Amino acid sequence: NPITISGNPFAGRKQHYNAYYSSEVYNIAVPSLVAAGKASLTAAAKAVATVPTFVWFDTIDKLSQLEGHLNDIRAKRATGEDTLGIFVVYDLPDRDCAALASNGELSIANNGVNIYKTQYIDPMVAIFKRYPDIPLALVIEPDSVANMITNMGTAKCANAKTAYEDCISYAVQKLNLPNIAMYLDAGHAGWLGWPDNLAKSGPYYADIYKKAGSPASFRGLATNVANYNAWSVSTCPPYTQGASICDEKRYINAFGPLLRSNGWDAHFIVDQGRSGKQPTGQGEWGDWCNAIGTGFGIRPDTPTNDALLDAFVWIKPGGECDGTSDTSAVRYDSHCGSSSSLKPAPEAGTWFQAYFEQLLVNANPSFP
Ligand SMILES: O=[N+]([O-])c1ccc(O[C@@H]2O[C@H](CO)[C@@H](O[C@@H]3O[C@H](CO)[C@@H](O[C@@H]4O[C@H](CO)[C@@H](O)[C@H](O)[C@H]4O)[C@H](O)[C@H]3O)[C@H](O)[C@H]2O)cc1
Ligand SMILES: [Mg+2]
Repeated sequence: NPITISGNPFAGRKQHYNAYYSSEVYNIAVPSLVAAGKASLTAAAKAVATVPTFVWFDTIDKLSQLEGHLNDIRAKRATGEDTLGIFVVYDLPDRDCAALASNGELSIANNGVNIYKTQYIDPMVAIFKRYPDIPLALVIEPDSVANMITNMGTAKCANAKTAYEDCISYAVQKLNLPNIAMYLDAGHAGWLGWPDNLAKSGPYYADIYKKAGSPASFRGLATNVANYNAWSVSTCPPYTQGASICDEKRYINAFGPLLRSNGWDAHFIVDQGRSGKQPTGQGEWGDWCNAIGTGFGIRPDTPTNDALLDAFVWIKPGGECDGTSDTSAVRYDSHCGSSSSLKPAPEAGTWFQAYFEQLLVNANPSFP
């Protein structure tokens, strides 16, 4: 029977752990550990396989896998578990405009806005409409709006502004369905938490919400996606350069009231998939690519004890790469060659075994 989400979509529900990530762990990570003489870590690795992570639809082609995930969730719900589907919408034209590692398949110059709408969003909506019985939480376009706040000095981002705004508005209006809750990406404390950036972000994000007609499904913002910040620390890490907002709890508790005063009573979800070890091994706070000294963090489905925080989540699946370290690769970004980055690293999104092992041994809470 059809679901209508009201309030926190995570309340009383269990986030779905997906077969794709589980298979990466069981079929790549576990055999690799055994082959490397690290069989002692396989029990912990198998425990990671059933932690819920978001499924990223980073190409049009990936949509062919969506119904499979939805059927898995429907089967799980049939056992009586109130399971929530968790997905990422991630295919903007000129995607990742301030970097190279995660550049996507669509380009503005090549009819990308139209293709995004008609070949990516519309088919996705059609599929979701066939599953009105499944509650869904969607993260909308990691990094996109945050780049609009801080990177108008980067030509590719400045040139993408209209397209990003058009595509995101289209997405949040078309995905405004009774069983869906949406969280638009909002960078992290080290990105938009700086006073000047936050001052701009309040009105800018609230305007996106209002200009889209204040969609009922548009629940709020997702922060720290594919980043490493703590939820809450008592001592700010050295690389946070004296920032007063040095963790995600401070960030959302500064951002929430600002959004409300601009007309949006927004809530948040915060990625903790790679935040378990604090401070991290980052030399600079802006070193975002395959950061060393990180660990799996606060588990999804943990009570948040913060009225603004709907849930702790693992949005970036730990072990999937942020970007290649191969300097000859088309998508090579120098941030992935930094002293803060684990190397050698494969292409963004592909399995990075050494990184998975780093996260595993540094996990906090630890795995058995
Ligand atoms: O002392 N002060 O007063 C002061 C004031 C202002 C300062 O300036 C701020 O400095 C910050 C860095 O500290 C910058 O934040 C970085 O911005 C990058 C984009 O430009 C982000 O990169 C993205 O990261 C994503 C994953 O998170 C990747 O998926 C994606 O591919 C990748 O592109 C980094 O995370 C993020 O940490 C701010 O813009 C900048 O405004 C600095 C000091
Ligand atoms: Mg990325």
